[in-house]
Amino acid sequence: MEASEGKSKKPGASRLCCLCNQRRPVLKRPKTLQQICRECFYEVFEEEIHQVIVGNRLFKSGERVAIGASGGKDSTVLAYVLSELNRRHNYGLDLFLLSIDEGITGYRDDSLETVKRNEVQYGLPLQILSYKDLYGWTMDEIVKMIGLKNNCTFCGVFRRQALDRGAALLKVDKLVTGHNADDIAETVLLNILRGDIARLSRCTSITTGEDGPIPRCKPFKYTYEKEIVIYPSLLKLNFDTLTYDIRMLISRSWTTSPPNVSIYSPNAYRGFAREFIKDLERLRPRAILDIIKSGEDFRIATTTKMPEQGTCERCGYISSQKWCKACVLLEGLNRGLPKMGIGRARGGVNGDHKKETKKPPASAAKSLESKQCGSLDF
Ligand SMILES: Nc1ncnc2c1ncn2[C@@H]1O[C@H](COP(=O)(O)OP(=O)(O)OP(=O)(O)O)[C@@H](O)[C@H]1O
Repeated sequence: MEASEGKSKKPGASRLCCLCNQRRPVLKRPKTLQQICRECFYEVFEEEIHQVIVGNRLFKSGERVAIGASGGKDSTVLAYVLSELNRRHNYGLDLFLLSIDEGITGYRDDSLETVKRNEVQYGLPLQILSYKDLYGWTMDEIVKMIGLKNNCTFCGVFRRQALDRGAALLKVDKLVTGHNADDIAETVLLNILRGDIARLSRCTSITTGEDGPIPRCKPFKYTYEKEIVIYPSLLKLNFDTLTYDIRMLISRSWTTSPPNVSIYSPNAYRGFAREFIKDLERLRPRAILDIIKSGEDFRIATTTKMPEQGTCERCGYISSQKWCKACVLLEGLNRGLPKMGIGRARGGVNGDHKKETKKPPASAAKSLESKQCGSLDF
């Protein structure tokens, strides 16, 4: 992933960019701490993503690819970079923007305005699907019923399925998301802290869900969040064409948590992991890549039982239980028993059918129950 390292002429401080040795450096690259110029930053940033795409054979020519577009910095930069690389390297992809409107007033409605501008700026067709249309509930309404505790479980489970449904509607072959290296390192750490081996084993995969309805890819798997924030700021893009949201991000210190965090997410546990990784990164930038590598190199013991994938009897979505998690949560909401799908599901829908269903392995039950705030799965 260190495409730039080989090109380095003079490591350490220099008056000239340590990659081209011609121009004045304008930044210390967060990933390598090299002093480099704007042009070299763009080159290495884009080239590394291109190498990740090519090296992992993420796409085939002619494929239809949906970009999960939340309107935040990661997916906004992903939409731009992917459409640039698609043009430049002739990937032959048909790209689409796919946005899920969770129905969070003052949060998603604002960021969807960014996506609508991207639709015009990048010339990519946009599909928006809302929780209200898909499930009959907005997140505002869900939070009114269940309160702040556990609402991330509803949001994460519904979003995951909504993205799959949107991808099916667009008839795409793949879905890409803007999960970056920091997100992945954080998830590795959280899965270790929670002893969630099933998720640990797949959270570092660059492509997941190949056995499900739509494979998902993460082209930013090795891209640092700080660099995603810097990228649009260095004037290769005309600053006026940048979205307001990215300009706001650039003007903030990137050492603080990113501002695009749901207003309903206290995210305490994930927040600690995030801060811990940021501290490690300050001491040693490679720490992020090393955590990802550790996650990749974990071998799952053959005695660890993995959840068996089947399909939900109610909606047909993939599930390791009789009903998928989204259907269980929805049933709870509609019956006025919102806690039904949270925590241990005794007496819940899958619990009600205990006799008819095969008892899931302990690890499967655990992996369904362990999501508090923020998805530990991609
Ligand atoms: N509402 C949504 N609609 C479409 N895609 C989404 C949505 N929420 C998240 N995603 C996808 O999942 C990725 C990771 O989402 P997460 O909620 O962790 O946000 P993030 O790390 O702040 O990313 P971003 O800056 O793109 O919002 C996003 O980059 C995007 O590709």
